[in-house]
Amino acid sequence: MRAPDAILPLRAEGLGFTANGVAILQDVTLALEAGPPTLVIGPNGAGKSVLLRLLHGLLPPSAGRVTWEGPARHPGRHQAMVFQRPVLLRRSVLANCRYPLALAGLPAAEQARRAAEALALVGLAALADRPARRLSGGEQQRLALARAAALRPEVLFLDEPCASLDPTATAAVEAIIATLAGRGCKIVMTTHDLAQARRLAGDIVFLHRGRLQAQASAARFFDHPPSAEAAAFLRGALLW
Ligand SMILES: Nc1ncnc2c1ncn2[C@@H]1O[C@H](COP(=O)(O)OP(=O)(O)OP(=O)(O)O)[C@@H](O)[C@H]1O
Repeated sequence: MRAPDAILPLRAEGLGFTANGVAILQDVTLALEAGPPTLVIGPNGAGKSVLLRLLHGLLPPSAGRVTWEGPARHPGRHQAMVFQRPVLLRRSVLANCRYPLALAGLPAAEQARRAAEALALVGLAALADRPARRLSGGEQQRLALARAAALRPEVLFLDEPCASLDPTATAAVEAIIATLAGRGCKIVMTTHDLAQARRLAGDIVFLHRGRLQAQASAARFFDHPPSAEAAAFLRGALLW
């Protein structure tokens, strides 16, 4: 059943972003529904990160708009974002996880409960007292996921969360993403890794040169690429 304060579906209408006179993203219209992860793919520079930042509200659009469903006057409280290189505080793992919960005004006992649960989810409970910045790259990314998951967002934006991770760390992060998705968190994620997109995606948003080329179910996108550009991209023949 839909939660009364749910914010999905999220809609982008005619969304555009221009910087220094250069159109980076143009006329993107799409809807993101509750359900399995949406993977945003496309060549380097296609505008994937910019799209995520616009949807999350980190960048103001130059054209068009992003709208959320429901009565939520503060959609920001229902969504979180994790970046390719997580920015961690010079504090313990646990303190990093609790920080956004404190900012959100949760009582101390609830902060402790949620942080412990999130660290257990990502396999970092035993490292709770370690300085966060001494963790390995894979551990830091898992902590960033725990910190976001502890907020229990309805939507979690992930911008290349595995870009600098080895296959083992990548598998660990993918397992966490699958668990969160299974719990009803809507994942919206960019990746350069097509095999990863096949493993995780319910649907695909394909961008090329700042334009939305296709939004399709993953099965349809990979089995019947909806455009010549999509087919070329899947063959590794679309360079930019
Ligand atoms: N805030 C900004 N101001 C100006 N230009 C920007 C800004 N953010 C991104 N760009 C430019 O917009 C283009 C698209 O960037 P974006 O990072 O969204 O691409 P991407 O598809 O995520 O690429 P990659 O796969 O290489 O990460 C790039 O040319 C980038 O340099």
